[in-house]
Amino acid sequence: MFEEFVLTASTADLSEEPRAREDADAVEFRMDLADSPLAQLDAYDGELPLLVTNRASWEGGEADDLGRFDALSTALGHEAVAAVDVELAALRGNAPEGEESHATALRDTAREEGVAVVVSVHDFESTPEPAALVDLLADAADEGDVGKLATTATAPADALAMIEATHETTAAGHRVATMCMGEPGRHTRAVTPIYGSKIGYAPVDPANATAPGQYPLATLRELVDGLRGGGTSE
Ligand SMILES: O=C1C[C@@](O)(C(=O)O)C[C@@H](O)[C@@H]1O
Repeated sequence: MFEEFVLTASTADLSEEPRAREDADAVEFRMDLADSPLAQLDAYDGELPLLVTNRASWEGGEADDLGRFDALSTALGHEAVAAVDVELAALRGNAPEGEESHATALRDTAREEGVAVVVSVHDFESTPEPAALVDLLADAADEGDVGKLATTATAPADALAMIEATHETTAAGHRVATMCMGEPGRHTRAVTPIYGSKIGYAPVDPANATAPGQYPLATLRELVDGLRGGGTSE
């Protein structure tokens, strides 16, 4: 997974999966935002593979204790689960007590189960300089199968920095997924795949976006595919 671009439909409700099939390649299941996530997984009989995310509250999510790792670990046993998201700060020990050992154990289990590991970094305030973005992406990519970085763009230069960092890290052989949150960076969601970004996120229901600035799912599919080819002349 993630050798080619994967468009994930982000949701806290797996019963939305049939609506996502036409446009998405996978579903990101936001367990931290879901009611009874493990029961939903047990009942899941959809077609799309799942990327499971149980975002910690210290990284902008709603999972607020180490129990999130138990839930993720149980999730890894489900056949439909093809990938798991783990925060870089947890793997690198820059997170609350206990996170590092739980995160590395979860990564080991994922590897045993053949589940891909997406190592993520979020900045809900700003977009650092390109060199700092490159370092973060290289670190994240080194810790898993894909390094994912979502920062907040407050000006067009932030979007350019993310595009540049995507290009540079991809050219250096890292597998990355990148996007800017916020209005000035919205177009990066359509454009960074051209420079190598391997994962896109969009809500099935635009009313339930999981980050600021996301496009509706069908829109992002059309933009990504349209920009990558399918034109009428060479
Ligand atoms: O990390 C990401 C990326 C994201 O924050 C976005 O900006 O689209 C959306 C989240 O659901 C996902 O876990």
